Amino acid sequence: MSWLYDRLDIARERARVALREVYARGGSGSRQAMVEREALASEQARRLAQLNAVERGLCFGRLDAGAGQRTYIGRIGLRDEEHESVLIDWRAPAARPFYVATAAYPGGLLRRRHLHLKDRVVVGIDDEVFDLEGMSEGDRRTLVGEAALLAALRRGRTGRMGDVVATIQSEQDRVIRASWQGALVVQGGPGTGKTVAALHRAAYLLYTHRDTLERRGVLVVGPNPMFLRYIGQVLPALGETQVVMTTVGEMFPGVRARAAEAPAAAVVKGDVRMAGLLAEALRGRQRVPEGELVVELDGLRARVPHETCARLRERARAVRLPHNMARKLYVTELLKELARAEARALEESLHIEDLQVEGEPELSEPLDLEGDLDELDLDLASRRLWEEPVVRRAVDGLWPELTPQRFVAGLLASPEELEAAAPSGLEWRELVRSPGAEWTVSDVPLLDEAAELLGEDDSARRVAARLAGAEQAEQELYAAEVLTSTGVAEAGVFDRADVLAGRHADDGADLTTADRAAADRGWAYGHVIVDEAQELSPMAWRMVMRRVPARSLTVVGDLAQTGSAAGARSWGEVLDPYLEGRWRVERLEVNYRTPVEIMRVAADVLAAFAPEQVPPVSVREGEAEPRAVRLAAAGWPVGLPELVAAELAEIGAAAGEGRVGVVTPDALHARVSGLFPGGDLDAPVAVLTVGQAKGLEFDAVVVVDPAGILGQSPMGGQDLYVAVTRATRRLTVVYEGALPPVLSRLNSREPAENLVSREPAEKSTT
Ligand SMILES: Nc1ncnc2c1ncn2[C@@H]1O[C@H](COP(=O)(O)OP(=O)(O)OP(=O)(O)O)[C@@H](O)[C@H]1O
Repeated sequence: MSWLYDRLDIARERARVALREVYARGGSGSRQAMVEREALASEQARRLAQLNAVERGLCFGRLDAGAGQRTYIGRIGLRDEEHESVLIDWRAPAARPFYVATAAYPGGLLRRRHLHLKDRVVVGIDDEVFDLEGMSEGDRRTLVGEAALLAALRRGRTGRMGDVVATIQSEQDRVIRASWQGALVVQGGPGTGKTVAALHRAAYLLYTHRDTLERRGVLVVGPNPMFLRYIGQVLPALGETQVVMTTVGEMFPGVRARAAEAPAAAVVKGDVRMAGLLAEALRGRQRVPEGELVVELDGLRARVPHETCARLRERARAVRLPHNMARKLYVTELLKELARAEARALEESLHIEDLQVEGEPELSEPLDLEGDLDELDLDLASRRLWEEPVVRRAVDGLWPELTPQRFVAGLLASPEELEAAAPSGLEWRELVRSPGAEWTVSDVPLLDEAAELLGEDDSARRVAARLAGAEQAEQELYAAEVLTSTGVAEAGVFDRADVLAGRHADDGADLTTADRAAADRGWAYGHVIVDEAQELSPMAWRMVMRRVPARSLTVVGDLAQTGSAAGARSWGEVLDPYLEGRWRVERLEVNYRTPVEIMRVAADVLAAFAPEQVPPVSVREGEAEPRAVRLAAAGWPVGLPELVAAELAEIGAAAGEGRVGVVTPDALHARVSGLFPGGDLDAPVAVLTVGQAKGLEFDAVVVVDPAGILGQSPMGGQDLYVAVTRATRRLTVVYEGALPPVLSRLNSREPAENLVSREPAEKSTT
């Protein structure tokens, strides 16, 4: 393999030299030249980062066809001095046979070889022979075989997800290379490789549609920050660094929602009718005074009649602009009315006799100060009035300028406003919270919705700026293509290419697409991948869909693992409102993670709580029967550290391999974490709630207090299913009292001597 690494070193050196040359050109010149230089530099820097990221396992496959033809497959493509391809990028069409050839359909291949490298040296080889007859005598002698997939699955876990580029299975390959138009739903049970396939899909799409997706970016939405850390290394290892990863709780710039939400409140906040409630509540903030509007100005009482205020409000609403933008119109009109009212007040305060100057002809006309005001006067008077704090206060009382945070926090703290705005049947009482409460994940879609209603983002400004720019034509062309190719125009979601183009507008070349996109709430991504998508509420979907007007999505999830009471029950229910049938489902049915013995336990749980769902089929046998261990009740969970230490020894953690995951109900998490200080993903032992463990895996899993998990929410059954399917090798369930009947398959053992608390038995509270 050293010759391939030589090519890699040469490519790196070239990229380094090119980057140096770009910078050596200096920073002077026109704006155009600077923009070009930045673009070139960022392209070279990206290339260098990509070349650096593929060091480990650069090449992992070889395809042998007739007449000695050999093709090497690797993480990126490389060429020799003659520009001949020496390594094929795994995403290129020429690499596809590596993933799809089978004994029945070899597609002209004689052999598929998997190569295992360590420090640039081949340390293992697996061969799959498709045509022994076709192979030369010499080649036959070189055959080596152990199924590459099973070897990969047996490896100890590191606490981080790795890529599977060398062993992608053909049903996963279908997912990875599926068309990027419309939405692709990847439905599959635990461990079927949904996440890993989705990440490889991101890399594949960026490779195949680089031009478009580099400008628009790809967004990956995961269930929690822990999960993002877990998968964080996969894309760089595949040579892709230009992807934004986030969670629902972080999708509103400036807010990092972490606080937990009561299930009942999460259901209401996730209900799509919340969009109507917010809109109605905002209308409620556009007020008309009970009687006339009275503003005290230098001893004068300017009075605007109730009907005039009502008329102004209707006119401002009629323009159908977001609240803060319509406010500008409202303020302009109201200030003019106040100017007139001020003139009227002045008129009333003066008596014609007072204005009579001695010796001048007698004034007979009644005063008409208001009638005398022309547009210029009104303008000047408006400006003057706008500087008056009393006027500002009056305007704010009628049509306040609001931030999403202020509006939503105020609304959730006001039972009166909630009641007035809630549609009938919506349990608005669940929403009430104290004014200073922390933001929860379920609040974030509400903030995003509020931002749309308020118009706090700067999309209008960007559209206007772009209209003047030369780039507009190109943007519109792209937008028009998107509109026709996706059918979004017919659906009436975005029917104006210039609006869509405005959403796609670029703001400069000095930041990467990923940087700019991550900071911009109004950014429109080229493709969005949602993992653990079953957890998103309808309101969260509205927020996600705003980020992808072209409706190009990969939706990854398992309806059997829905843990959120506000989550999905069917994909049609989630996607039809946005895609009207332009989505399709691919199913992954083989479980690469959980051995057969553990999956039998999981299947019992699934049958009890979601009998309509079919568990996936495990690909391998395990090394140990899953077990249940009853720990003595007193001081619960005394004995756990010893049990976990024994598990660590079983999986060979002493040799630096393998991880134990301890999964607890929410209520026990703090207490159990205290028993294992410093435990996070990189430590040998991680203590997690079910929500945190979602999507993760460990060599050995210890599920603590299954009854607590079952009872902690209406989706407790699904939570227990998630908990027991995190193990790649060993599963232990520890409980106090009685084992829940749904786990009766597990051999309940009497407490082992070293695990029993010697304290008197009494039931503890968890
Ligand atoms: N083709 C493959 N080759 C090697 N390992 C694989 C392959 N497919 C999946 N795996 C491994 O199987 C495990 C489960 O994959 P992944 O986490 O993507 O599953 P999932 O369907 O997202 O599971 P869950 O629903 O539980 O989150 C991972 O360790 C992954 O690396």
